[in-house]
Amino acid sequence: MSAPLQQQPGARFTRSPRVPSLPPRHHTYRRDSFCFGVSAVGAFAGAPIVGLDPWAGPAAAVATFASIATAIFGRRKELRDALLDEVIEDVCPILGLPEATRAALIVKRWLRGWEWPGLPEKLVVHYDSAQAVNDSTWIDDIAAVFEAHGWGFFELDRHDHARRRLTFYAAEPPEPSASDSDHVIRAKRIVAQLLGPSATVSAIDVSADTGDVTSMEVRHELGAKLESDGYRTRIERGVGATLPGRWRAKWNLHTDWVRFEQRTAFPDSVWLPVVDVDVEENLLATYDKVEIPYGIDEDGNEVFWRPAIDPNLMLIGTPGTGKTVTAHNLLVSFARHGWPIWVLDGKYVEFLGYQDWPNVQVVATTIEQQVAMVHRAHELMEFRYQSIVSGEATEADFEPVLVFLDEWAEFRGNVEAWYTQIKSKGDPRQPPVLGLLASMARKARTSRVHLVFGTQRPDALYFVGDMRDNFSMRISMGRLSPQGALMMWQSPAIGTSVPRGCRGRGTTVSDNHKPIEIQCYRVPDPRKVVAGSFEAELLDSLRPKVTRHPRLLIVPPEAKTDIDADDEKVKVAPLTYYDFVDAEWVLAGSRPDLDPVLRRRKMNRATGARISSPTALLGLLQPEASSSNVNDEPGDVGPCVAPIVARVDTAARSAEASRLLDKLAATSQSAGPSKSSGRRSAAKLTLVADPEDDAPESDGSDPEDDEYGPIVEIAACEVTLGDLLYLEESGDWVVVDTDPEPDIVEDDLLSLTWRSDSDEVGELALPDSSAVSIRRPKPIYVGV
Ligand SMILES: Nc1ncnc2c1ncn2[C@@H]1O[C@H](COP(=O)(O)OP(=O)(O)OP(=O)(O)O)[C@@H](O)[C@H]1O
Repeated sequence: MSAPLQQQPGARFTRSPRVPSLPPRHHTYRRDSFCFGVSAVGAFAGAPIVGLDPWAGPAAAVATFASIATAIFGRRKELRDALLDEVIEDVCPILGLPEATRAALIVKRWLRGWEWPGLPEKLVVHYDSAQAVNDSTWIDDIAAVFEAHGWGFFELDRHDHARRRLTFYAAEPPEPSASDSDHVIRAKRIVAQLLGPSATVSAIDVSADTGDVTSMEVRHELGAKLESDGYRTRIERGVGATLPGRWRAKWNLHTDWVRFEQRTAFPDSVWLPVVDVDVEENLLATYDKVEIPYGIDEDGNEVFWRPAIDPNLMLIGTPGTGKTVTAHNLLVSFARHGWPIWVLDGKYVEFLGYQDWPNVQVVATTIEQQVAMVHRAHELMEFRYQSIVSGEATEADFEPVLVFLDEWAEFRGNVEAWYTQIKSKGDPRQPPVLGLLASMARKARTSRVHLVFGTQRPDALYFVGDMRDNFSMRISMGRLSPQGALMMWQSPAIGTSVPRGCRGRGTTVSDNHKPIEIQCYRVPDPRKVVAGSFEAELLDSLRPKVTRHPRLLIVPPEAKTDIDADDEKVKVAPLTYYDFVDAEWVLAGSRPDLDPVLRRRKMNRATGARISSPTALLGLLQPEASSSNVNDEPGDVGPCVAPIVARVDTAARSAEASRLLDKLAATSQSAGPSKSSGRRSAAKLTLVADPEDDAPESDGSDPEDDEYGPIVEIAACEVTLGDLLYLEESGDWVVVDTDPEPDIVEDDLLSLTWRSDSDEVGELALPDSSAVSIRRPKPIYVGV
């Protein structure tokens, strides 16, 4: 049972001052009985004294007074009862009673005084149904009825939940404290409406300039109601909708305490800060302490990755969300700490700018190199494991290595297609490299070979077995679908409302492993900066002063003579998967002919244009003749820039085509009718085939490309968290960011809370059956 409510001056019912005696205008005074009293007194006053029984006068007076008093008290009771009945009629609906009953409200005590017919001092309200309790403003509403009928201000003294009884006492209305400005009074009233009359504002801050409330701390008694994320969000939105500024709430559910404060907007872009790092740093000595900042939270606090604690990082993000920039920012910071870095660049061009960055040893940009790199990284792990087992080394001897496996899903697709061409008889069905991921993730901590695993979408494949635990450090860039969020954050609500218009915005885990929204640091791409620009200067400051680890190249294996060939002619044996795995690694300086960095340095715009021309594609490039512009210098592109001759590999093409077809088939299968139960499956999804004038406009994104399905019209009660909702008023598409629930003020309405692409938030309350236009997140494509 909950404790009796304390009196909370200033945070309960804000009422107008007590009105003294107030005979309601519709009360009728029965003049006859009142007049009888007056005439009786008059008769006694005028009675002759002589000739009467000496006791007759006093006796008559007593009788007269008695009858007058009876008449007056009787009349007063009548008036009080009539007024009480009127009050009861107004209170019963609030208590959820279908009919007015006198048992609902009893006046326990009347105030002594001269008011006619008198004012109640203590009132007891009985309620039958628990339904009333669900309404957070019901006590407030009851007190408002008392006041409206002229009984003045009442405070709740006791709420006996077991006996379903409320005891009210007449009280002086809380005087606003001298410091309470109109802003403060209003804020307190809103808090009482949203968190109930028992809520107390225990601290409040106002802006010295505008007088607006900027934060307030509130104690409340909402208890279990607040377990629902949606309920808390609705209160937060209620405060945000009624007070100026953008608000957020920080709840402490254990102490029934909440702090509302104005939100600071996330900056659009935060460049990676240049932090001094000791270039002499001993990697072995500092390993445990290395923490890599990669962004800031809403309060401007930096978020860090500590690889000694969380060995691997998973980085998820669809195109354009800022995944590559975030990967670059991690690379730059680790390079400053002197860690050797290996990169598998699944898209081939994302890390080219960092190919000659100090401490980046290798950027694998072909399938062959990538396969070789992953096998080598795995081999290094195994080698280190074995050296521990054989007693030759311990974990403390291992210099940490950072391995980027970027765009893994892309790599998977490419490697599968490639494997079909080089697979020999007896080779496994699947490319062996794909089986190494889980084992690498598992061995990272001991071997100190740490992974940054990047891919576009969370996929069930990456969360099976102990993969989930081995990637406890995670960042999801941009907005996730509810299914994706379930995989990433075990909640369909986390990361699903990140504004699409905010590049570099994502979700990560805080130090205590709670998901939080962040703005990731930004770094320029060295390949794209213009000399002399701010970005170029920033890169100069971020570039490590010392290169500790030399650049490496993976030498393409050479074709071998087929010694088994019985033909007289010498035959060339086809290269096998393991020829590529065993490719030789050399220092970049020893093979300038293979060095893409040198090749790029020799490029200029003229050579670039020539080499990427259709003529070059067709293998028809003639160095002298190809230049149509007399001013074009053919340029000495050296031996590294042999003209590209297009290799039209039909086998590869058809393998790629069938891969794409398979993918398409799988997508359309998984996009079939949803098997999910509950409200979503019940929704009748009707395609808006014939858009009318008031039909919603597209949200501007390419419907083929973005993560949402077509526009459909459904009843508001069928909307689910994660849906894109069309707001008719503003013409915006916004994402529904909590499960729809009854509105906390008007519970016959459904409340939909939302967040927009430009990071505005709001709430829409509407009847369950109202038609709304939505777009559902597309089903996740599993297993790419
Ligand atoms: N942290 C950031 N702050 C501000 N802007 C950013 C940030 N990260 C990325 N951007 C902007 O977004 C653009 C796209 O970023 P990025 O290339 O990293 O996306 P992506 O998710 O890797 O997409 P893709 O896979 O197509 O490359 C960048 O060119 C930059 O303009």
